[in-house]
Amino acid sequence: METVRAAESALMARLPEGTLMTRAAAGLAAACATLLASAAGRPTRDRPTRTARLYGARVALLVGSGDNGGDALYAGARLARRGAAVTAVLLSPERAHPAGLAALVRVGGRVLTPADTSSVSSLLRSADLVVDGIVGIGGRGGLRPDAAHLAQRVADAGAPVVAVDLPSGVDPDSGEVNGPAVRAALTVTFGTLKPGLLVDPARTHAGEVHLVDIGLTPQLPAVPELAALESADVAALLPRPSAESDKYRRGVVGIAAGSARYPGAAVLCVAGALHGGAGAVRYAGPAGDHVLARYPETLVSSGSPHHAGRVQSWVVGPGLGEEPAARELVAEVLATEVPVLVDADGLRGLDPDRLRTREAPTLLTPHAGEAAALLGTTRERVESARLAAVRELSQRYGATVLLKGSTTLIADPDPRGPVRANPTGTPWLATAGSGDVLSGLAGSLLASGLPALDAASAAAHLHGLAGSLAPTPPSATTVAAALPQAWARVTGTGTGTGTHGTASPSPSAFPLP
Ligand SMILES: NC(=O)C1=CN([C@@H]2O[C@H](COP(=O)(O)OP(=O)(O)OC[C@H]3O[C@@H](n4cnc5c(N)ncnc54)[C@H](OP(=O)(O)O)[C@@H]3O)[C@@H](O)[C@H]2O)[C@@H](O)CC1
Ligand SMILES: [K+]
Repeated sequence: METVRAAESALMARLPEGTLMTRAAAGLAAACATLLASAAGRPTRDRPTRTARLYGARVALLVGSGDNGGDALYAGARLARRGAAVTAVLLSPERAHPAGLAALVRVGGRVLTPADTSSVSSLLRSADLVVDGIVGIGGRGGLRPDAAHLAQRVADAGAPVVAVDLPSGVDPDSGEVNGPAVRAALTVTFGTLKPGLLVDPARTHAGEVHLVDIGLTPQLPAVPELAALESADVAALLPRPSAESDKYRRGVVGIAAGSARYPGAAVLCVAGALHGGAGAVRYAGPAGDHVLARYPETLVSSGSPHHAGRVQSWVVGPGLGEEPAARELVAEVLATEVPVLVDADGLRGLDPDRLRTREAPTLLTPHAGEAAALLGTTRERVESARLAAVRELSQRYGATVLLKGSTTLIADPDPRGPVRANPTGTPWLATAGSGDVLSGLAGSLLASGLPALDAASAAAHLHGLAGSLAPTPPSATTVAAALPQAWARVTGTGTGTGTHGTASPSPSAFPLP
């Protein structure tokens, strides 16, 4: 959060004192009012307009001793001025933001401390809304015991929570959650999205994310640490054939996947590849009959990739099995001079030194378990520190890495560039064979000439969208079948149905410090 703090300081130096907090609190109060109004449901005779729900609404503020608590107090004062019954629970009464507290008390806000056990309990039980201002970007480590206890009482009470800037207890920089943390329905964040709002496990604590512009953007660095592509960015990357295109100019992707035991992986990988915009898909391996039966447009050969004919990229790994021959096949593909995507069984025992000598791009697409094996660590460690894991992998292997999972992250070996977080996706995508579709799709985009980072990002975006567009519950086959609809959604050439399965924020501000 050093970059956020530097940007805030630079901006604060040019503005009257308190301006940024005023902007933050105004945005926070407006978001709380909207949430209360929407929770009120349809207007009734007794309650003729939606905004009427704010009047008389019971709002509890959880207030820590930093500026995060200050934001909550000022926002609470605004809500109280509009008729809400606002009560602040001060974790450290003597250190609560003095001006914010005075503002709340001036408009009739009440004040409690956690020691007022029964009053706090009945407050939380009856609250229409809880505002979490315990800690924001100043938080380190898991919540301290008194804060953790309060967070637990809120969870037990079940009222909807709006988190101020970040859900208290999540790490702003890494998205790690060490110990108890607040779970919010909505997080109102200021100036810029923090990595903790896009990366799991923290992301699931944030709920919906709403970004309030406090004028910070000009002060932020041009190259953020974490970025996410929006549909318009992806649309600009996707290949579009020109009048002169033939299949070779559009790119040919080779698939070395599947085995006698796992022919389905070959079929699914080809399915993904056929929807990635390459001009043709070659398949080399023992599952050719299965592939042809399903996709007769595939160019099939049964020998080694070497004899399969010219390709502009290879995908190797899905369904190869654990036989030693699989390793040899991976080595053969890596010896080519075209971009290579390595997935699934192909990732076993990869040699980082070998990968680093490749001149053409290499893209690795592990899930957390495979990433753990590549890093010599545990799956739990990868899942709890996904951002660090994806960076470490790409550095160590000298490859672009797409780390699949609840939040798919993509890192390039160049440490100066941002890691990309995929904003689409749905937990339903954790289904057998879905990764094979993704690797075929990304390989196809590589063949059409996209750099590995862009091919991986665009593939993850389309794949996530297809997962949301496919009928629920999706299977790998229906995800592949929904890819044209996802493509149409992204390029604006059609209207897909279904919802965008993303917790991404509504405004299009995706650069993160
Ligand atoms: N700067 C700006 O321009 C703007 C900033 N804005 C807002 O300010 C926020 C940052 O405010 P901040 O710097 O005061 O830090 P903050 O997040 O309140 O935390 C510090 C407090 O938390 C405590 N604490 C620490 N760890 C803890 C833990 N694990 N568990 C429990 N407590 C813990 C720590 O205690 P201490 O170590 O001092 O005892 C200290 O009291 C930012 O997120 C945004 O909301 C907006 O108004 C827009 C303009
Ligand atoms: K907070």
